[in-house]
Amino acid sequence: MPDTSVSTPPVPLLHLEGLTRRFKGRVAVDGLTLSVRPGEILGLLGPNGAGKSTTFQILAGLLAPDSGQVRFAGRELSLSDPALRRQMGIIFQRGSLDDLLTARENLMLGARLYGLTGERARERVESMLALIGLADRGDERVGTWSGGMRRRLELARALVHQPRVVLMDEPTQGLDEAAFRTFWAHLKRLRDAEGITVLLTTHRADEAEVCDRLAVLDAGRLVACDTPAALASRMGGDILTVEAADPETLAREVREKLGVDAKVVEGKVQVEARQGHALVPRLVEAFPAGRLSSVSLRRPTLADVFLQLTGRALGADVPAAEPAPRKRR
Ligand SMILES: Nc1ncnc2c1ncn2[C@@H]1O[C@H](COP(=O)(O)OP(=O)(O)OP(=O)(O)O)[C@@H](O)[C@H]1O
Repeated sequence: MPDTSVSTPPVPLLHLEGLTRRFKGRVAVDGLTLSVRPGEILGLLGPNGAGKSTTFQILAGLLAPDSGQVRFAGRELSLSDPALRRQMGIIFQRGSLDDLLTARENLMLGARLYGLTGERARERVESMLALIGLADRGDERVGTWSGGMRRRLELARALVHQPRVVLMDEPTQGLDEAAFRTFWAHLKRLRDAEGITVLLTTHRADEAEVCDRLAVLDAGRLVACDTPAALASRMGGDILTVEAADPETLAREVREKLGVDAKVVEGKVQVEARQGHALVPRLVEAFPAGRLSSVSLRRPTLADVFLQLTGRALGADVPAAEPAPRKRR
């Protein structure tokens, strides 16, 4: 018999459909439709004001949308559905550990809040401490801990009750490079060990690079959703960056003399070029010695992709959204 089976895509664990939220008539989240697949780490990427935290708060049950809905494993997620909420772990942007408690006590408190008791709670606390590499520090009060250790403990606490999905709002904000790398190594290890699905918000390009997929938000709207590699491949080639005392004038002259699209980004002249290495000698020859302070060539990052998609730098704030048009009476 011929094989008539058809492969169906996995049912999304979380599905947002037309989510919209306004504040005093201004749109913060604008018709957001998005699916999170089981087992993936999906990043909501956008600058300050893009609508990431508003989306997070709706998912965390802290805010009701004006319209649209969220489905969790096929069921509509309401603000007051404790059974579904128990399947979620949440890490807020501002840490919520108790400084006066030890690491072990913080985890036990998290376990108890979700109804775990006795040996089961103790087992989960110990296994979480081991998974974040802090088993030997469990009896220390966390008030004196570094930001990186605290974030790892928050991660363990969000997972102690064995949720299926973990929501994280800017989980590595303020962490230095080393603490950021350690946090992510533990996150990926926990994801594999616990089989969780992760939805996080970020405005860090380095964090975006390590997500499985990215939903790029700008002014409350979804502008792209794909893997970091697929998004980066949308860029034409290399990024050539030129520093000079007069970037605006230089950008105009580069356009005129070399016929390439040069623009000023954060005070530097930037050119996207397929054959960046061939452009460097042309550029250096076209301008007299001393005019260019530095010339560098690199592969595009997700910050460049964001700029191309939105015309805005990832580090810039999104201007307050336009007020929603008034309805005709
Ligand atoms: N409680 C509120 N009242 C009024 N406006 C709000 C409120 N919360 C968010 N906004 C507005 O909604 C828009 C989206 O904000 P949101 O915090 O969701 O963005 P974000 O991408 O998370 O940025 P950030 O990283 O700064 O938190 C912004 O214009 C913001 O000023």
